[in-house]
Amino acid sequence: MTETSAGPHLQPVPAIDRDDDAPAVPVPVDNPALPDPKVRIEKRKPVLASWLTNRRDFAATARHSVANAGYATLYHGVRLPVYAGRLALMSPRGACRFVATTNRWVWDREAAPLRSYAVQIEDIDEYMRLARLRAGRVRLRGLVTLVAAVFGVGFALYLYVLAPGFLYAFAAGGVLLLGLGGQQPDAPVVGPAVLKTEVQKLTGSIVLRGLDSIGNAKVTAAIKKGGDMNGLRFVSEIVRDGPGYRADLDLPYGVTPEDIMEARKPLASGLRRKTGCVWPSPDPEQHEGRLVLWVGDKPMNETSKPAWPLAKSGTVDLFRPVVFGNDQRMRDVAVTLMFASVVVGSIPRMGKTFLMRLFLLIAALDPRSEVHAFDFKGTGDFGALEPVCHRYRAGEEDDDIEYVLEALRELKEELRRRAKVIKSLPRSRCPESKVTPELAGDKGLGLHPIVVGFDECQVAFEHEEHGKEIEAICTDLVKRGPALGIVAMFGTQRPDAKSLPTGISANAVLRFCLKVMGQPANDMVLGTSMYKSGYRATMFSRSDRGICWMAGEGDDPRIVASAFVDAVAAEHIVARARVAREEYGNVTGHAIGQGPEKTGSGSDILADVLNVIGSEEKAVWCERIATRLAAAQPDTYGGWQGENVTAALKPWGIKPGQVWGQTDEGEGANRRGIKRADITAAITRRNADRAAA
Ligand SMILES: Nc1ncnc2c1ncn2[C@@H]1O[C@H](COP(=O)(O)OP(=O)(O)OP(=O)(O)O)[C@@H](O)[C@H]1O
Repeated sequence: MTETSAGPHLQPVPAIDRDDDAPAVPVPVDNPALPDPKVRIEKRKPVLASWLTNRRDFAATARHSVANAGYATLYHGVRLPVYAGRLALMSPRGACRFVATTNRWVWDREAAPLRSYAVQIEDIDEYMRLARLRAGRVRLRGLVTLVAAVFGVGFALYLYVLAPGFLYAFAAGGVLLLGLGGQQPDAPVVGPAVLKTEVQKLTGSIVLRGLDSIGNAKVTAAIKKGGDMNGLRFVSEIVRDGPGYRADLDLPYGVTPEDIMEARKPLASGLRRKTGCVWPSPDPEQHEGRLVLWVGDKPMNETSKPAWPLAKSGTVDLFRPVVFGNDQRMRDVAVTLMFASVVVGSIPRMGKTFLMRLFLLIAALDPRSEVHAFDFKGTGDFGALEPVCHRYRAGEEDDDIEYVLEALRELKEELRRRAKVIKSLPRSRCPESKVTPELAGDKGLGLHPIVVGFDECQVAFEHEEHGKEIEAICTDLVKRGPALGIVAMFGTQRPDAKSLPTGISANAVLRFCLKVMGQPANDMVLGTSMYKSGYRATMFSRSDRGICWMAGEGDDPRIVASAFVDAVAAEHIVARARVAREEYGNVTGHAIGQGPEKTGSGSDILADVLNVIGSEEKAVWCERIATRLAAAQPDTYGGWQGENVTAALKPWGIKPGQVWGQTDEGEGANRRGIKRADITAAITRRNADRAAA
């Protein structure tokens, strides 16, 4: 760089713009006449401390103080007899100290060193002055002591004669006071009920120390440089923000908040805090180099969460954001379930099922919605939701999977119906070709929200017979469902490609990742490259239950501690939801004892297939059977492909084989097909079994 002493900075023309042989001609870079952007950002400091203006913070502070006071009263209350005994034991020492102190005071012993000093330096005048002073003091103090003793004894005699009870009370008080005076300074009788460990205040130098310790060369160089620090600077003073401190700073040029987020542990070590207290994040309203460092007083999992706002009252509009948890600063975090598909992943026992159940409870609190809850773990975690579920199943046996399959076939049909309804609506009613709150509220259209939750979804996807069909329908739900008012949610404790098929993991909108063990699981749930960008659910500890990274709501992923709602609380919420649904007229399906209707794979599939295979045909391609079935019974088999036929016949032991036939164009071809004889044999077997039963 070439620089003139007085003028603007001059830089050589970049090589790309000039002839390589020509000498570098400096051109001015900084134009003194370049106008200022005239944008000044002002930030007013709050008039009152935030805990005084925020009702929740005020209540929390008041609750904390009252709770501490109550605890101290109880703690000392039960110890009063012990205190009294120990003070009584110490009272002789207290009495000796009292006599010794009074004696020193009466004889003005505290001025003795001054008098000795005057003698040492042979200052006669000073000594005489001090001696006179002492004589006056001794007279006065002796008199006070004598009067106090006489009055004290007289008062004691008076009480002894007239009210001996009071005398004993005064005597006891006196003994306790003497006991207090007789305590050893390092072993007081009455200790504190609440031990307070001071959390260090966050200061600029501590923040710089923390940043220096993360091992980022640019940050370290900037801090070493001091002064301008290559752009590293605090942009406002460190303030209290909720239960912690907030520091806003610009990082050195080229360093991003993600670089700091990646190094939370060393940063926490440098700040001398637990990792759960340290939360660096970008500021979405500022440039890419702005870091907001929030340092909590306590780790997130030790901070008590506010109660879920919907736990006691309220209903939900699924089209609007609904609070489901809190961030590190215990501010509410909301989620909008409508128009989304949801994936929840974690290792076992981290709170995945609780989170899924929370979302289903949110859905249940919207009286218009239809709730489907499928729990393949089979422990009945969604059992509390039964009174509001349109479809519900817990278990992983074949009949459970078949129930879910039937329910999914219904949903597939529902998707098709909804698409047709939306297509038929005028643009003025349906401008974006998707369900709107107004359309969802129109009972005649049947476009109400449908929320379907699958816990441990890998069980269904891996089912030998029906896995493929379930996966195909679920993928369709994830892709087309959101626009048509259907929200599908998948929870798994094994987030890999088998448990979460790509069609689902790639198309999910909302992603919640509780603790996972490695990068693949992290990125499978949160999305590609999230781990590299610093959004790592591996950093959660085993005690961070219910805490997750949430991606898909807002620009950047954020950390949320989901509200804790156990099974008992869930039952109360469901009872409320049921009442709201009864009023709205939306208690259907499982809630009134009805299950899904049997479709293709039920008892008629064999007869239906036989009906579409002519008696002269030995075998027919699967795709042809599907087309004929769809034409004969569009309501039941509409949209079927060859593989649906294969899957539906598999439970009857019928496998497709290679069948020679002619295409519609008259060309010969070898394709997968079903033999007519296999169908008739299966029907015979079935009828025999039924007769035997
Ligand atoms: N939001 C929460 N806050 C605090 N603790 C929670 C929260 N959610 C769940 N927990 C605790 O975590 C435990 C495990 O929760 P949950 O059963 O949902 O885990 P999971 O991940 O579904 O486990 P698994 O994979 O074994 O089914 C619960 O017993 C509960 O005590």
